[in-house]
Amino acid sequence: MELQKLLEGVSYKVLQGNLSIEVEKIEYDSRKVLAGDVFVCVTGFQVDGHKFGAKAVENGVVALICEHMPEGIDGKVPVVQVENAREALAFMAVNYYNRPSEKMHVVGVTGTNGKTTTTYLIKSVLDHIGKKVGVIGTIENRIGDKILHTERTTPESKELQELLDTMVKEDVSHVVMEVSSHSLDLHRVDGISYEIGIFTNLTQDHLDYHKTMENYKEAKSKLFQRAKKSVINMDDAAGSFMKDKATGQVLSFAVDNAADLQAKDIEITAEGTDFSLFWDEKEYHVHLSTPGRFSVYNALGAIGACLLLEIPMEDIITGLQENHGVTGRFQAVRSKKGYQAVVDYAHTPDGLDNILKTAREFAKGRIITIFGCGGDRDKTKRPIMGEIAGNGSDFCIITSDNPRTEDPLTILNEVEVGMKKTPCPYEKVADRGEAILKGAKMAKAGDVIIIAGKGHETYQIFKDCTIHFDDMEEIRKAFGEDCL
Ligand SMILES: CC(=O)N[C@H]1[C@@H](OP(=O)(O)OP(=O)(O)OC[C@H]2O[C@@H](n3ccc(=O)[nH]c3=O)[C@H](O)[C@@H]2O)O[C@H](CO)[C@@H](O)[C@@H]1O[C@H](C)C(=O)N[C@@H](C)C(=O)N[C@H](CCC(=O)O)C(=O)O
Ligand SMILES: Nc1ncnc2c1ncn2[C@@H]1O[C@H](COP(=O)(O)OP(=O)(O)OP(=O)(O)O)[C@@H](O)[C@H]1O
Ligand SMILES: N[C@H](CCC[C@H](N)C(=O)O)C(=O)O
Ligand SMILES: [Mg+2]
Repeated sequence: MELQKLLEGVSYKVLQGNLSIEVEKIEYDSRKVLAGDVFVCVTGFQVDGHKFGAKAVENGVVALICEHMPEGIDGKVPVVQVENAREALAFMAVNYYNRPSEKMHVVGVTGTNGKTTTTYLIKSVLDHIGKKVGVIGTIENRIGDKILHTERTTPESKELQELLDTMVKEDVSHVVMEVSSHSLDLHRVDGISYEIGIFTNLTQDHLDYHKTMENYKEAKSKLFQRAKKSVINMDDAAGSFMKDKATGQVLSFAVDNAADLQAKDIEITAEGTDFSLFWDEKEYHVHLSTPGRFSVYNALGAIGACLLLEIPMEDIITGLQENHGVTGRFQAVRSKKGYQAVVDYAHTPDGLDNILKTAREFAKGRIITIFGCGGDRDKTKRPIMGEIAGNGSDFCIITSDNPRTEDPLTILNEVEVGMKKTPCPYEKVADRGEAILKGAKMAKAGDVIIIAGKGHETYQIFKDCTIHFDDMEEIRKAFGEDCL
């Protein structure tokens, strides 16, 4: 594509050279450049991509996009200056792939918790009415039945546009994607045409990145400034803020407050949730296979989006019932001895609180909670989660999540600070496998063992290595022959 065409819609200044040249493709990592590419120099948190400009030119790139002139490039290739390289990268990728999001119905879901779950609920409804669906999110990316591995909840703009383009080529009609706050702040989703944006909730997480809840809230709100239509949770404290930011039509949902879409008479069992749904002066009955009040909120967001996609309510309700849960979200494992474990991805204070309250609604015996907190992530949530776990459980085992570059024991001790404020008895067992075995050994009939934080993850990340680790495998192993 011609460089000038690639830059359509981007504000820029030419520092040197002529833009009437052909470029093969866009690259923002100097380690991956090939001859003929245009290299975008991104100012990173770890390193400054401008440092690699000269190396990229040596390796054959034909032009550079930068925020300031990199060293050693004088007179060599055309250099274009932009204010924000990540933003330019996104719009260049949109141009390169010929605006794929405009060729499909794209639904974006943002919020601290419930994004993955909501996307899969919508997928179930779309599957039910026979649509070919694309999914982009934490667990995996999907093109119809094809599963693609992913490392990030919301990919970098270039990979994202490439994926959307593949979806167009493979006849996907609807895309449901998680839109993380990082992606909104770092321009990964710039230029995507969202038909619908959904707001699930806003509670503490990612303060390592956003620093304040105010910044975190602002980042999330960008989705509603762009989406043509928005579906907003009015029971959340930030709901009105998101509604005010929304520039298009808003469909609101709630349980406690007045809203367009309302749930009442919620009944929770170990097997699922039932509720009455009120919409357009009519009442419907909805059954979900996941227990918990929070599941009702995820369903309401999904129902709202499906209504805006003009899917009849009867199909929506049947489609939701066809969803039998999401990997690593409230996944139950039962023992013949009358106790059960629940593997869940709760990794935020609010997520953990919800899951423990849900378990309390149906547990006949004790709640034994096994959990930890990830390294290199928001440290301030550690004692808060310790306190929540202590208050919601009868016994806790504090263990490792993904320690990443941190010392596992230091993380355990930081969680313990909150746990100590509660009367809950607990132990610290750094090895997650041992912790799960210990929890299983102490369970008696009626008890519920909550294994929180890693859900679908099949790995554990340490300073020097990443190992295979799967909570579901571990608990099945721990239950042994008694596992149902
Ligand atoms: C905080 C954050 O999001 N960081 C992202 C950011 O990294 P960075 O700024 O530190 O990158 P850097 O290493 O300094 O490099 C700067 C630039 O130099 C380039 N480079 C670097 C080295 C080199 O030799 N040559 C070279 O060209 C890099 O390709 C990059 O373009 O830009 C990188 C390139 O796009 C991302 O990979 C990286 O995601 C990191 C790995 C990450 O872990 N992100 C997490 C926190 C994240 O995004 N999480 C959310 C989940 C939220 C949720 O689910 O709740 C997500 O959407 O996944
Ligand atoms: N609506 C909700 N409100 C509060 N907690 C929820 C809600 N939905 C799910 N949870 C809890 O949060 C966990 C993660 O859910 P889910 O994966 O759907 O969220 P997510 O927003 O995609 O998370 P991530 O930011 O890691 O991608 C669940 O396992 C559950 O414990
Ligand atoms: N998307 C979240 C997931 C956290 C999951 C938890 N297992 C951890 O590793 O901290 C994050 O990257 O902060
Ligand atoms: Mg997710």
